[in-house]
Amino acid sequence: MATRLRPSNKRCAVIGGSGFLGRHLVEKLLDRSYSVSVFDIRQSYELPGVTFHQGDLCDKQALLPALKDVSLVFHCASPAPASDDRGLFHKVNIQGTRTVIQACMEAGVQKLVLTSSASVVFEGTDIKNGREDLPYAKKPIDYYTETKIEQEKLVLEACDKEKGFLTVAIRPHGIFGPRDPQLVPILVDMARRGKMKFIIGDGTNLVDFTFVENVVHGHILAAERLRSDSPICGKPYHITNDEPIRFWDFMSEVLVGLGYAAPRYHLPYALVYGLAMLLWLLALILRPLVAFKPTFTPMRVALAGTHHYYSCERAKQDMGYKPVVSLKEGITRTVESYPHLRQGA
Ligand SMILES: NC(=O)c1ccc[n+]([C@@H]2O[C@H](COP(=O)([O-])OP(=O)(O)OC[C@H]3O[C@@H](n4cnc5c(N)ncnc54)[C@H](O)[C@@H]3O)[C@@H](O)[C@H]2O)c1
Ligand SMILES: CC(C)=CCC[C@@H](C)[C@H]1CC[C@H]2C3=C(CC[C@]12C)[C@@]1(C)CC[C@H](O)[C@@H](C(=O)O)[C@@H]1CC3
Repeated sequence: MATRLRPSNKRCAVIGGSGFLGRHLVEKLLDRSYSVSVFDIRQSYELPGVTFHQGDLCDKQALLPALKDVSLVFHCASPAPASDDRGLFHKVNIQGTRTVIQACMEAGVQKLVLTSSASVVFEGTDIKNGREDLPYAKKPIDYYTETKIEQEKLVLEACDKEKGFLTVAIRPHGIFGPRDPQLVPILVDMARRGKMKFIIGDGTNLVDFTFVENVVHGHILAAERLRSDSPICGKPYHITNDEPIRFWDFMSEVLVGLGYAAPRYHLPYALVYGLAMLLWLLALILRPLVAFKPTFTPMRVALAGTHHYYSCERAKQDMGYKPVVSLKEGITRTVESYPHLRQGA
């Protein structure tokens, strides 16, 4: 029996849909009666009603079948920030995003929602209640951020009402939640290796951590409000929990929740950042001989030791955004979702 086609505005594709954010987004879209196709370089799950297309987003011929009869595309694919692979970041986040835009236009896609990052304006100095009109980082701390800046520019510049191709960029910050592959697992690995005894700096720096369901909510709000008469066309939007928290309090809550000790002793921020820079340089010089990845990268130290939280006022104003899960509930649900990461597990 022919599958009943949903109205075109309910047919979407999620590029990067096998990932942490992507899968949560796919699940919520299905709940909201979208028909969903996933395009990803790997298939990490099966879901009734989801059509999987496996391929590299840098390959337009591989991408096009996933965009057939689709009016809305979410682009939330990126190499993992921890890969620190400059060439891969450029290939996927810059060249690959050009390919995504071309493929969307060829396939007649009407809306493209990009998952950008609040870190596109972060240069390692304090940002308190930062608004979207802050300038892009002139000296991004890492290659990942460098390419996320270019990626966001490409997508927002591609917004063209005359051609009926509308784009918007969502800037989450510090996404956490069940199935997160990089925040909690890396934190626990560091704790298990005895590297979480120290607080970097005085421990008072406030930051945003955003529960994944709030990020999904922000993406779908943007997609459903993206119309030619909407103020959001071609603009970036911060999506956070709107509850800045001390970075080290968040770390401690997660660690203690999983049965590990909270960091106790303070180390001067400048000392740790200087050591991280030296280690990064050493790793770069020795790369042809030996591959090692310092745990405390300059970006991680900067994130751990400075204020970086962002205003969601524009998203509240233009999209009616407000978080659907509180930080406290998000932390509880996240800790409960990782029994295998508990101390002694
Ligand atoms: N996790 C965070 O804290 C955070 C915060 C802000 C923004 N973001 C952004 O959110 C998006 C999703 O991040 P995530 O945490 O879910 O990461 P993730 O690594 O879990 O998911 C990324 C997905 O992209 C896919 N992918 C990578 N390269 C690809 C390619 N060449 N072709 C096709 N698919 C490819 C991966 O297979 C993976 O499934 C990314 O764009 C990231 O920059 C993440
Ligand atoms: C230094 C320390 C105590 C590390 C343990 C936790 C970190 C692994 C973790 C804390 C903040 C996280 C973070 C990201 C990656 C993992 C952390 C460094 C991002 C850099 C991932 C990519 C996003 O685009 C960034 C964003 O702007 O949201 C994240 C910022 C926070």
